[in-house]
Amino acid sequence: MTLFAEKQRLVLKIGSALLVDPDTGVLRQDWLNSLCEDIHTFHQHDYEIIVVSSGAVALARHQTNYMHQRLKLGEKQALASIGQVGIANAWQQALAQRGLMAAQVLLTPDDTEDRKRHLNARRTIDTILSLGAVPVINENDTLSTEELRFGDNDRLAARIAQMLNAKTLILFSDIDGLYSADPRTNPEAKHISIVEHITDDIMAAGGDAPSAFSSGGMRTKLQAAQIATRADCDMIITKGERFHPLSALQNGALHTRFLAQPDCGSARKRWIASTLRPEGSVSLDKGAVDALQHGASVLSAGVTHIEGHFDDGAVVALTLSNGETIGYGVIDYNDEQSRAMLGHRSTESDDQDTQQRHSVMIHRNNLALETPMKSK
Ligand SMILES: Nc1ncnc2c1ncn2[C@@H]1O[C@H](COP(=O)(O)OP(=O)(O)O)[C@@H](O)[C@H]1O
Ligand SMILES: N[C@@H](CCC(=O)OP(=O)(O)O)C(=O)O
Repeated sequence: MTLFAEKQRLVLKIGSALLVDPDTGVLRQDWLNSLCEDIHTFHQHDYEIIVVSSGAVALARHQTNYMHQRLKLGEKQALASIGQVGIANAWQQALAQRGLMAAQVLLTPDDTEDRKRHLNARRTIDTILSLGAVPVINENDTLSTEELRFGDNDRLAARIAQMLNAKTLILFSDIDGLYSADPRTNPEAKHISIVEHITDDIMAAGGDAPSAFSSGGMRTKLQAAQIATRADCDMIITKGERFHPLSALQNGALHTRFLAQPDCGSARKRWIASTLRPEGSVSLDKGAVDALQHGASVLSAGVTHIEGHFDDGAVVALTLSNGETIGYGVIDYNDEQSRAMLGHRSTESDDQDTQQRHSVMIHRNNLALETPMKSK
């Protein structure tokens, strides 16, 4: 066990094209059995394994004769509900052959993006792990609408890795890592084995999902890498097609490793920083941006505009006048109260303490700024 430090929490994300043969639409049960043998071996070495498995829609395409059509939302939801039964069944059988229990968990973005629900999901999955079972997680696609869905399991897996303080997230994909460009369209593309920092150039290498069988593509994998590495979790992309893909990786199979960034603040701040769905936005003036760089809170006096409808406690984006996002924060007021506060300064009140409290819209403990924040 050399590639991963011993006894760690690993999140494995399995793409649709691995679990379901893209040509025939049939589930690759033998391959899954081989992966579950690997999972069993790792279990015996005290690793905790969490699986994020795609494949519900891909599997149901074959069952319902929708092999290559573009799906409408309602069809996607219905196919997900049909396919998910087969996916769960396949995992349950393959794990049971090795004496392991499968525990199905279906999540919507609310379960990771709302702090209370996030903590609730964490407790449940922690308990599943403590019972020795393997959580098999997917998006609850049947109940997710276009606006309220992850749409890809790459970012879902990264949010899970962050939620559970995993040390490594492995994306088993149809490609052996990140290249300088999409190798399917650019023969000159070069493999990148280690990414120390996710720069703009690295982000630019991502493209769209290549087939009807996949929904992520490289772009969502890079977004996942941002979330995971900020949560002090390494992320690896490797090809999963071969049998025993986890042992193959352990034995040196080609991959890209994105290195964990250990200094990104508390778990709460990292959760805020990686929000996938801010409920509104707060535009700041230059004075406020300067103050934030020196560790201040967001005061109503420095806010020029509020967008969106949200409750107090929502995560909102912090933006410049040109709309550029410079971070996120948990706001203390709902959108109506926030709008009413714009331009109010603490010195307008006799009771400075009360007014000061009222004028703090987002406390510095609830702020996560881009690191390093570009100087504006
Ligand atoms: N820079 C890149 N490096 C590697 N693959 C890329 C890149 N840009 C786009 N891709 C495409 O992303 C695909 C992987 O995404 P996807 O098929 O959605 O995987 P999965 O089903 O595992 O989620 C690759 O097959 C490749 O065609
Ligand atoms: N949740 C969807 C899969 C979404 C997804 O990310 O697919 P993929 O890009 O193949 O990993 C399903 O189970 O069909």
